[in-house]
Amino acid sequence: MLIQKPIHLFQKYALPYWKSLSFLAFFVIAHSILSLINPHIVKFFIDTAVGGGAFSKLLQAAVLFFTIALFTQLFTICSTFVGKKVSWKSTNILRTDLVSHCLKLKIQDHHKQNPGDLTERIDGDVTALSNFFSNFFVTILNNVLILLGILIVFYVEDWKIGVLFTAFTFAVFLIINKFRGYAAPHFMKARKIAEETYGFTEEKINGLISIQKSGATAHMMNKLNVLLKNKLLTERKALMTATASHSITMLTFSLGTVLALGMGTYLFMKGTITIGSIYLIYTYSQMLRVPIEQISLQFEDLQRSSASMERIISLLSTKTETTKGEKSNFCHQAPTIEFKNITFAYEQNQNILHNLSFKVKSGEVLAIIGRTGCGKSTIARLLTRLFEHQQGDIFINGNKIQSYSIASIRNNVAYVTQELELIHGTIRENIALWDEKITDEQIKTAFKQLTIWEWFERQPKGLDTPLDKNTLSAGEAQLIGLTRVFLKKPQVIILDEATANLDIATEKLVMEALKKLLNGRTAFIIAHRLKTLYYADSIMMLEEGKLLEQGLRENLEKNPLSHYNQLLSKGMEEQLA
Ligand SMILES: Nc1ncnc2c1ncn2[C@@H]1O[C@H](COP(=O)(O)OP(=O)(O)OP(=O)(O)O)[C@@H](O)[C@H]1O
Repeated sequence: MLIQKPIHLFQKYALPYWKSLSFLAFFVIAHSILSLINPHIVKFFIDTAVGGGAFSKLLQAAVLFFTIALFTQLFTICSTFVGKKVSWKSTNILRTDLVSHCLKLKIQDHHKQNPGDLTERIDGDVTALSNFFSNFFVTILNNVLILLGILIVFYVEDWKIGVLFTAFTFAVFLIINKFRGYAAPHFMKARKIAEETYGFTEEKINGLISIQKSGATAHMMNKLNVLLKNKLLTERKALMTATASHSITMLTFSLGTVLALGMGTYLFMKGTITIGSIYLIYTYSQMLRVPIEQISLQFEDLQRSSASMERIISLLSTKTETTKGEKSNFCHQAPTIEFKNITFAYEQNQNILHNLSFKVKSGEVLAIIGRTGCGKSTIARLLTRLFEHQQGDIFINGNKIQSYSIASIRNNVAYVTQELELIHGTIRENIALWDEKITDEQIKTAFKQLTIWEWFERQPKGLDTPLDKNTLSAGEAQLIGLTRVFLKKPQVIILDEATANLDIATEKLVMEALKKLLNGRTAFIIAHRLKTLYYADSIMMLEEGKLLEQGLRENLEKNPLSHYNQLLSKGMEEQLA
């Protein structure tokens, strides 16, 4: 999705709520008109009382005053309710769009941004837009109307007052906008330093154990102190500048009060206006402040939120996974998989895989071996389309990998690594991942087959126990990862050091259980341990991203000239370590 102009954001997310926006406009404008009426009633009250008017008239004026005040408050409540409704509904849809967009981003793009940055965009930047979505146009319209209303009343009372306050209004706008500009860069700087401080704290809290172990606590505290001192100085400067600007604005408005009272008294002395009119002019001169400030504030807010808009638009414009693919039906049986002349680099011009070609037959289990960093896991990442290869083709059952939808690939190619990604939820949710077809009984049977039944029996609430990664041993975490695959039964399975954290006896039992699962499926085993390879039909050996050797395991074992045979005789674990 490419949104070129910020106004498109308003059209896309706020305009669908045009009915609520119309109600909001009605409540806000009705509120303003009513608040403009009340000073007239007070003027009438004063003039009637001074002129010795009837008590019943004064009573009627008081009742009318109260009724209008009541409705004014009622409209305030209604406008707050509708305004919040529009701003939350529209921004929540934007938030949802951003989250769903982020979930589709290529892993490369995820790696470019830290999670804090994305959270700031999805929450901070979107929240900054809520006022623009719900209030900007309504508030501007409303305050322009109030401003015009007040000036018209001034002209009606006396044209000289009208001219004076028209000039005053222009002058105040100029002064406010001039001084407001001074504080903005200081606040920007303060926000940047705040972000730095939060980023530093988050990073260090995450790496708490390493910091304690390395004895770097004092060094970290010194660095934090420097950051906090910097934050204090910048924020103080920003606040002082803002306070100074505010004081100048307040002084200007005080000048307006002096003008109103002076001019009112002068005209009263001349007998042109009544004492009630002095009250009216004074009150309206005070009321002038709100629309002037509101209009300036709205434009200032628009300026501030335009930075947020830019960031949101740039995130939404980041291309998601390149080719989406049409085929949602993967294969009903284990597919053949072929890599043909694949070249791949994470960073430009630093090829990790070089013109790599190999084929895995339907139902074959291929073990990939090679030294650390030779590109074994990279093959898995390309096959699950976490990354896109730059040259060559990957075929699944003779069809290019790009022709399959991402969802069908992720549902049918299971990639189990050493690292277990846990979600915040119960054991059941973590295993079934909301697949309702997976029953509790199936989960429990899988636990027994995968030898984690004892661990499961210790869980106080059974499958409803919340799963906490910190309470799992590395081996238990791997077994939970394997249980997911065991229940999902995908057509392609990639085990990337998936049993590396298990003791040898447990690994043997787990591999026996996995052997049944791998039967009839196309599978890849990436491993450093020799024993794990006995479950493979064939072996592929890589060296610096190039194919060194591929063949049936039994043949390679028997061939004294094969690299695999030499590895076995010299001790593979030592050779590949
Ligand atoms: N996201 C990434 N960005 C840049 N380079 C990467 C990235 N992931 C891996 N690499 C680099 O690519 C090379 C191959 O990595 P890969 O994870 O495929 O190796 P491997 O053979 O699986 O290693 P191991 O046996 O240690 O798991 C390594 O040099 C690694 O540093």
